[in-house]
Amino acid sequence: MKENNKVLLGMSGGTDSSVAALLLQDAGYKVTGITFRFFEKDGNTEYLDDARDLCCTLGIPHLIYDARKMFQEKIIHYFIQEYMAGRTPVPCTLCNNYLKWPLLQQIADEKGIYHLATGHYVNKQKIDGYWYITCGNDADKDQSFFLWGLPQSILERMCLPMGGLTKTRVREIAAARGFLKAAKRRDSLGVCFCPMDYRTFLKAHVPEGEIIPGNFYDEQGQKIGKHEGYPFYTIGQRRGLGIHLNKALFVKEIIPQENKVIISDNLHALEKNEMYLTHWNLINPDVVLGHEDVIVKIRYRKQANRCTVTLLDDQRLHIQLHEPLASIASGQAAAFYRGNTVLGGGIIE
Ligand SMILES: Nc1ncnc2c1ncn2[C@@H]1O[C@H](COP(=O)(O)OP(=O)(O)OP(=O)(O)O)[C@@H](O)[C@H]1O
Repeated sequence: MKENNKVLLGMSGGTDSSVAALLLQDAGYKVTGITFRFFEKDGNTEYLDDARDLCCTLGIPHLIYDARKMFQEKIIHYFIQEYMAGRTPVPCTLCNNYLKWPLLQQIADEKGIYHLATGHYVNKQKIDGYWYITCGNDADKDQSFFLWGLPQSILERMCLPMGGLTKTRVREIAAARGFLKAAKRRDSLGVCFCPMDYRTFLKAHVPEGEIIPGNFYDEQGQKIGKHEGYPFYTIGQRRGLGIHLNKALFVKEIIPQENKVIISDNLHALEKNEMYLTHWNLINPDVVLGHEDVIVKIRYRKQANRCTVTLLDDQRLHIQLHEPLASIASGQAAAFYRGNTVLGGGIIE
């Protein structure tokens, strides 16, 4: 599609996308807001009214797109299945890479709108002919970790008005422009469809009898306590095990077929020097494969390991970690960085 000054903005009704609408309009874009109906807790649709009201105040069109069935199949079903398989799912990464941004692109194409925008705290940069996501300026809000899977066709059309701002500044802008509800709204916490403990969500959504209590074992195979069912535990988990020995204990391994959870008292026993990725995306493989200066992150915050990435004959990526890394769980995402630039990522096997 040819570039024009139209932009389709994903609007959740929250602070960031509301301020994004203001800033895009200030910058001279013809903004259309769109709110996806992904998941509505207890049928609450207040967010739709908030987004519609804001668009009305700004005098811009507002669209609503019902993606609940898609979200149920691609995200919620996957989320439950992953825990039931003893893995650790990454619903926000999948939603962004496979649902939210592709839907924005699809609907923008239908409407003849070139630019695609959200209130994500990230920037983008073109290097050697390739577009990359780079970290947002507000280190506490940076969301680059979730966006490694986007293709060039989306990256080149992205507008990211939050990238250079801090959340504090964004709230100030909302308040100064009279959008008090948006200014005061609390930050969303965790996964949108289960902001509470995911165990409560699983209990409510998995048919009775499918999650059954079992035993914790130590590394020598001795029973050391009872657990409530393997899907309620994740690799590296330390709290909430319900075993009271006078030392810290960690979940080392989950064996779904036997409903066993293996516990270790030694964090080093959870360390690994390598991992394998499937469903990966590398923006420019030439600047990742075989290089010594690639950083891999498997957590949103506070972790960054150097690694060497190799493509195997079976099309998986092999990640050789230069320093050992603890608590690598299958199903989690791994994102590659050089400095602030996201080079790609994948799903840990
Ligand atoms: N239901 C939705 N419909 C359309 N776009 C959405 C929706 N939910 C999120 N987005 C877009 O994705 C961005 C990032 O989503 P996330 O849930 O991480 O946001 P957030 O930090 O809570 O932002 P906000 O303050 O805008 O709600 C949002 O700023 C918004 O542009």
